[in-house]
Amino acid sequence: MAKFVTSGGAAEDGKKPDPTILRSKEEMRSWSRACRQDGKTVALVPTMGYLHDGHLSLVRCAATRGDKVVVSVYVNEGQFAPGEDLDVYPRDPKGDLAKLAGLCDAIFMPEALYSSDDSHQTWIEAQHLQQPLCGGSRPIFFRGVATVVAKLFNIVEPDIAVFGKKDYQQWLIVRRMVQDLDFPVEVVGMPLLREEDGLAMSSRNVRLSAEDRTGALSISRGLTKMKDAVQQGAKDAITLRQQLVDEISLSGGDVDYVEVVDARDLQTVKTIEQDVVVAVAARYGGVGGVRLIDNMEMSP
Ligand SMILES: Nc1ncnc2c1ncn2[C@@H]1O[C@H](COP(=O)(O)OP(=O)(O)OP(=O)(O)O)[C@@H](O)[C@H]1O
Ligand SMILES: CC(C)(CO)[C@@H](O)C(=O)[O-]
Ligand code: BAL
Repeated sequence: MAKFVTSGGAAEDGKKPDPTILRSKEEMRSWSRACRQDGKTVALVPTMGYLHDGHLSLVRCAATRGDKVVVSVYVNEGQFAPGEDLDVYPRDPKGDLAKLAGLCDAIFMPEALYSSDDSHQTWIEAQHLQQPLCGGSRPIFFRGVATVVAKLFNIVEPDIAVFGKKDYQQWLIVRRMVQDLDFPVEVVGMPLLREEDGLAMSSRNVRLSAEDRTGALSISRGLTKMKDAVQQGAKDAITLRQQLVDEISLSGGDVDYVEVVDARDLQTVKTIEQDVVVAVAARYGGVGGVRLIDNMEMSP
């Protein structure tokens, strides 16, 4: 079994030494267990790679919460239905390694997480939370996410796991899974980070044409207008929602959904009288184009 040196945290300049790169589940588990034996806590940041500053904000948060930070980079085929964008999902493992230098202690970059003989049969489902929003258009997305996150939790055995609230529904589902299945993991949710012009940071943004990228700014523009209106007392979710749909459609976006939902259970609300999340998914570039998601939390 491989042995790993786990002593030493951040250097004086706040940078960590070069991360250990782990390719197999066994190596990953041994590394993590060695950390724990040393009395260190382990914080995990699960990603699909092609890292941007949104991801790095999670890694920096993880470094403040755990003694040792592991970032996993794995494009999980189990959450993509046939016809979705698995084959064109952006990948840049070398660039990811460079971006993570000095920020984490280990990078888990497995070749595969499922058996090669296609025999995987066990899936985790969050019965109600997986139904609305992305559950409507990505039929196996959330069972794939919940299952791969459970696998990562079993392989890494982290004390803490950090997720972004850009994937708000995913974050709720992971929290629910941890609660329902008694995973001994603290789940932390970090705010959505945006580019300077408002576009939600996303690995998929690189696939937008210049024209579509400009059009896609309508999403954050419309969400911000809606938040301002809510702060000024607007409560009629149906009218506000329609205004946002119109703004995105006029910009060339093909709306998958725009929903005003209760922030805790994702049920659609008609009148804004509690904390809500306005969640959006829209496609730019037609069939085979880029499906973007975004959201904004709002309170009356
Ligand atoms: N703009 C962002 N702000 C904060 N967290 C983010 C942001 N984008 C992604 N994350 C978080 O990073 C983690 C890994 O996400 P992932 O690798 O799928 O990146 P992504 O940019 O969301 O990709 P895509 O948008 O193409 O699905 C998730 O917890 C996700 O919520
Ligand atoms: C959580 C996750 C790494 C599972 O594949 C993915 O859905 C993501 O990057 O948000
Ligand atoms: N961040 C979500 C990963 C996906 O779209 O499959």
